[in-house]
Amino acid sequence: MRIGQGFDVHSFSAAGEGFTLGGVWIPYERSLEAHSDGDVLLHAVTDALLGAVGLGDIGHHFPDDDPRWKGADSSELLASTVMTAREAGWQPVNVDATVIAQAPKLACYISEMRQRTAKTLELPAEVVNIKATTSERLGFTGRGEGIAALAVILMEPAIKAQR
Ligand SMILES: Nc1ccn([C@@H]2O[C@H](COP(=O)(O)O)[C@@H](O)[C@H]2O)c(=O)n1
Ligand SMILES: C[C@@]1(CO)OP(=O)(O)OP(=O)(O)OC[C@H]1O
Repeated sequence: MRIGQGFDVHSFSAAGEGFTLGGVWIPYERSLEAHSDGDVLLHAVTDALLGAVGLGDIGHHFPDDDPRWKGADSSELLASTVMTAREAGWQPVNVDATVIAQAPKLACYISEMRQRTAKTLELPAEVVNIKATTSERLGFTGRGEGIAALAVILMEPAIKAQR
């Protein structure tokens, strides 16, 4: 078995209509600044996966100065990373992740985020846990300047495809 952890932060823009989190569109008065779609949760999960397999980080595989990833769908980046991990001989077992955001309230989106993220990881939703917390108004997340996400993933040897 292998374990990996990931962490990511994206800052809020001054104005906007919302942002994507765990593959789900969250309507809000601000957007997240990023080269890709800015899905901070999926970036943390992608980094956890790469860390478990010993393959560096998301910026190494999808550089933020590469026009191919401008506005990229982070679900596709994660799906591609799952494939890379399988080729390296590893597949996900379970994920636990935490989103740190003072606002908006995320509770009503968690179930859909869980299902979408699990589908991308080719896992049942039951083994993909997603939590949200504020930082009690402390620090950059507490001031509403951005969102942070943490993820931990367990990996097992990949089952070889039957011929
Ligand atoms: N952006 C957020 C933050 C938190 N929640 C939910 O509220 C609960 C209490 O948050 P605390 O920071 O006071 O511990 C938390 O457990 C989440 O269920 C949320 O929905 N959206
Ligand atoms: C996803 C990538 C690539 O588009 O860019 P961002 O969306 O800026 O995200 P970040 O977590 O800062 O870095 C990883 C990237 O290289």
